[in-house]
Amino acid sequence: MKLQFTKMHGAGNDFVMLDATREPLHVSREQLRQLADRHLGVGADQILVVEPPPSPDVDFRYRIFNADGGEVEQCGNGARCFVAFVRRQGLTAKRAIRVATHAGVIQPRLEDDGRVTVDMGPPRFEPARVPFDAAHLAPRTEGGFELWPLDLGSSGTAWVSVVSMGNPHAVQRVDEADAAPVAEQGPRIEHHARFAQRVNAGFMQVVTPHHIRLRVWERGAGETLACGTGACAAVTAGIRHGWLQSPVDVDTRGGRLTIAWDGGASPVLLTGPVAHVFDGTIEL
Ligand SMILES: N[C@H](CCC[C@H](N)C(=O)O)C(=O)O
Repeated sequence: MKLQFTKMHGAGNDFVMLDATREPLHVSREQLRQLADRHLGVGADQILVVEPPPSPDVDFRYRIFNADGGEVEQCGNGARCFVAFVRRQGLTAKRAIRVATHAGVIQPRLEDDGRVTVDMGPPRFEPARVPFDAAHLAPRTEGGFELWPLDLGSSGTAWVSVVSMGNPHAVQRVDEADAAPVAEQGPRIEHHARFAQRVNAGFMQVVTPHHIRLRVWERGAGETLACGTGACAAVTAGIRHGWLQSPVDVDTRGGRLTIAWDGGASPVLLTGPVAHVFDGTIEL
């Protein structure tokens, strides 16, 4: 099958964008993995498939697949690249676009400075169910909210906040992001028995109440240069624990994201850059 694609990235989190608005695409899980493979295919953290609107109240639907071929609920950096992609494809001239995802409808908006702001909806904090390694340790409380212990065997214990942005995140505070044990603890957290659907693992260094450095070991992709939903999860957890105040600049290895959140059930706003890299065709 000959497949046209567009390569994009949002702060270094890179994507293969596929346009399935004119005709349906049938790509197997193995073909998705090949597309994402950095040696045998195009190479990407995720693949985004843009489809026609499923209902009149939205403009499009998009589906997200991790590099391992698994379909997931949400992708913050992908949502920004989606806006640039559909405009570049001539599929819309709108700047604010309503798009249906597995996590619900989100509304990304192209800003005057070329960045894109995405209303990611409200965070959901999961009161960790016991037994959540509670057999070993009691939870800690920071700012009135609990951090829960994840027993990682020889990699020690990670004290995490569990946050959903539609997709699951386990976020821990570290002293130095650059020195964080991402490669060692990331996969152990991703596959921890506590998370039936696996989880994204965030490592957040608080620089000031309005500035963090963040690294994320992503479910189904490994460490990425940036993670949009991971930035939302880290900032909302940090605000809740009293470590951060909105808005917060999030420095990732791939660039800067900015998160704003007024607390409670208010939406999380994610703003950041998008970049078009190249268009291509691949034989699968
Ligand atoms: N790895 C994530 C999906 C991609 C999220 C990330 N790339 C973002 O920008 O939010 C998951 O399995 O939930």
